Amino acid sequence: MTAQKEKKSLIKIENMSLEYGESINSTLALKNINLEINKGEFICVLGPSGCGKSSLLKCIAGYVNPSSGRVLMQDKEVEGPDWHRGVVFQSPTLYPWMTVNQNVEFGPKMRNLSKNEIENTRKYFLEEVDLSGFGENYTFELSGGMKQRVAIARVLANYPQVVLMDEPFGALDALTRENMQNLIRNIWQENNTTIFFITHDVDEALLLATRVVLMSKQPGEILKIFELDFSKQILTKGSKEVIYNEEYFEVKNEIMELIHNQID
Ligand SMILES: Nc1ncnc2c1ncn2[C@@H]1O[C@H](COP(=O)(O)OP(=O)(O)OP(=O)(O)O)[C@@H](O)[C@H]1O
Repeated sequence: MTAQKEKKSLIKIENMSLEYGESINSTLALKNINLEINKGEFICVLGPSGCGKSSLLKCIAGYVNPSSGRVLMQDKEVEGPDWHRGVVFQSPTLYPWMTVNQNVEFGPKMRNLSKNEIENTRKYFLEEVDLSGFGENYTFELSGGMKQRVAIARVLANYPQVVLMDEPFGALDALTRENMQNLIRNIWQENNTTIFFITHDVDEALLLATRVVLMSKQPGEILKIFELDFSKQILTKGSKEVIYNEEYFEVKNEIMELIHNQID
């Protein structure tokens, strides 16, 4: 029998629904969502536009309260945002009046870490995102991909329990996007991070996720969950061998068909 790595539950979403607005003007965005996020997982969420992916992320982050059901983090109900759940958006949210170093140090400083800890954390994560030489630059001096790397380093510098990413590479060109995918996969692997990642791109989901959560059209429900290991295979074999493979095509086609059925 193969030894199974014990799953440690980090976040539990129980019977959660979300309705925006009231009475005739209301929109039911999410319906009866049940999902568990385990430590060390890389979850990617796919689904047609408007199905509630961002709403789901906002509920987990604590930006929005569910209308019914609840989100628990380590058995404690999520009642608002906090740094245990770091969020990376499509447009990097950085302080333009601060240098790269200052942006990454901001969280650790707010948490009153020692000068040494702040410096070590900043150095480590800037190295992780390949920006060690850019610490003294202001963020407006950086390209879109570099800004997003600073945003990732800034979130990671808080050592959040989970990183919530809402289409973080959606605005980047294809090559930068591929580099960023490799970067986030390596960071996930090296730091045993837990990642919840929203994307429109089926390949991106397949190349990163340990589980893909596929959502239905609005009101968003979970249609199907796929357990995958392409991401881990890439770490040993490289992406070409994984992508040009029958198993990969089969899963991709199944997901594409399910999404198209939702749109038709
Ligand atoms: N603040 C809000 N107030 C009212 N309705 C909202 C609000 N935010 C989202 N919605 C609605 O909730 C539904 C789900 O939106 P959401 O942005 O979560 O979907 P999504 O799957 O992330 O969309 P996309 O893939 O296009 O980014 C949509 O019908 C949207 O119009």
